[in-house]
Amino acid sequence: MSTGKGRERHIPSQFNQGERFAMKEALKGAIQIPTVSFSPDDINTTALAEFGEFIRTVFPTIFKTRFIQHEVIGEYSHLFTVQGSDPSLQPYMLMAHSDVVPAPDEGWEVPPFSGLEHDGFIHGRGTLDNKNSLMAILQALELLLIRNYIPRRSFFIALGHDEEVSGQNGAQKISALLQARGVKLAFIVDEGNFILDGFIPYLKKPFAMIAVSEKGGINLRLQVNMTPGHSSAPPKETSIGILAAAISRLEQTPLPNMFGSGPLKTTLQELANEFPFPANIVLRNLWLFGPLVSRLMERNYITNALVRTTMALTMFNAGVKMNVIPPMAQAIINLRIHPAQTVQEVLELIKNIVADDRVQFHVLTAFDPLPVSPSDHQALGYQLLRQTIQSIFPEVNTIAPGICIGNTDSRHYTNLTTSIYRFNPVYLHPQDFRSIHGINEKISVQAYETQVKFIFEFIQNADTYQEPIPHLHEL
Ligand SMILES: CCCCCCCC/C=C\CCCCCCCC(=O)N[C@@H](Cc1ccccc1)C(=O)O
Ligand SMILES: [Zn+2]
Ligand SMILES: [Zn+2]
Repeated sequence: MSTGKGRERHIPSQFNQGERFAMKEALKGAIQIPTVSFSPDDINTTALAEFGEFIRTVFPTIFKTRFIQHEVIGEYSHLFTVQGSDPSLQPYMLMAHSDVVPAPDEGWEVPPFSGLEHDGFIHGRGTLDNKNSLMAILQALELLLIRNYIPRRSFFIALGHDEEVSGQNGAQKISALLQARGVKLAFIVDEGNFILDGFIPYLKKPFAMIAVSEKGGINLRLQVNMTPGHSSAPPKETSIGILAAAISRLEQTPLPNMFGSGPLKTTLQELANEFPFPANIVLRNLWLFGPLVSRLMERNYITNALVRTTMALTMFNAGVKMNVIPPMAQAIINLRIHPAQTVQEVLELIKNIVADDRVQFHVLTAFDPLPVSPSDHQALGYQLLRQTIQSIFPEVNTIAPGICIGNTDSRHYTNLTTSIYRFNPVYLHPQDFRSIHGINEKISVQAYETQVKFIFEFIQNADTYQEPIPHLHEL
């Protein structure tokens, strides 16, 4: 509660049995609503509308608090404006999204929209990406309000409904609305990186990676048109063969390793002390061992994604009948652009590798990598995340800036702030990483409670944070 003198009563992040039961039941309820996005034109509007009703029921205090304004944007996204008691403090924004990628039943241990609790885990699509964050943000705020907490610093909660298919009707519209209102944000916290455990050989301890940038992206259609004909007298080359050869050349020719440019070097330097000898010496001396480390990173498909622009062939279509030479073959390639490259540079590289004029290129969507957000001592959002990680996860020794290899709705908000941080306060192991957009996505009840605690503390820390006093030579 605000005392009006700039000093706040700190409310401990302790929840009683009833609250703990209610918070896990609320997450289960959220998972059971199949808010699936298939494409920008094919989203489950019935489920999204139901989800809007659901959050009203589960978090009644938020919706009746006089200093909180709730707006529905783009029909299914939600924007909450929490008016703080001190207008001199610049507001910030917490983000999450309510839509999920499709999850056919095959391969799942329990049905993906059951929200079943089993062995201490809540199972289902969205438990890590990203209903956990959405529910934890609202849950933490609800619990603070129940304890009569009045925030000092204003903040927004932006909950997109189409993140998995571009964010054009959710995040983009919220961003435009806030811009029209003249809002400037101190920082944003969105989904993205995690507390990573077991991703790097020889690194036995978990570390928190706060993404200060995210990769760019291109969806590229490759197309070959040839004259159709009778399959009994085939030409030497067909559209399918030409396209397949082009794709194969691309798969065999990885784009350049960009190790050394971008935030990754800082990530590794900050991690150096966590490694045993001699890896610690290697990482402390990247000026010498950079080439070795860069080659080691290429060997694993996740760390490889940190050092270069990746290409994934995601769709391939050709042929109309079994005995007809196909007139056309098409493929879609999904590229994720390293922060040190641009869309134009990557397109040039791709065209040079394909080196066949019969292959046409159509850029379907493209955006450059996101700017790098500050992570220095003056960077409020970064330092607040650091402070809260240290208090909620005291066992985590290293907190390092990094990049997010996936894309998030936060990329639509660069007009409002230069400080965007992508971080989920949740442990992630390699098998959990595979479950995101894969099968058997789940979160432990304890991890979810900790996520609520984290946000509960974070909101309070944002109200009491004291900026470090600059050193004399900085004045
Ligand atoms: C030395 C350090 C090793 C680090 C290992 C890195 C481990 C990576 C850990 C977590 C990454 C998870 C990425 C989660 C991103 C989730 C966002 C998402 O799913 N986005 C989609 C949707 C989308 C959005 C905007 C445009 C296109 C697609 C996506 O990226 O496909
Ligand atoms: Zn997501
Ligand atoms: Zn996702």
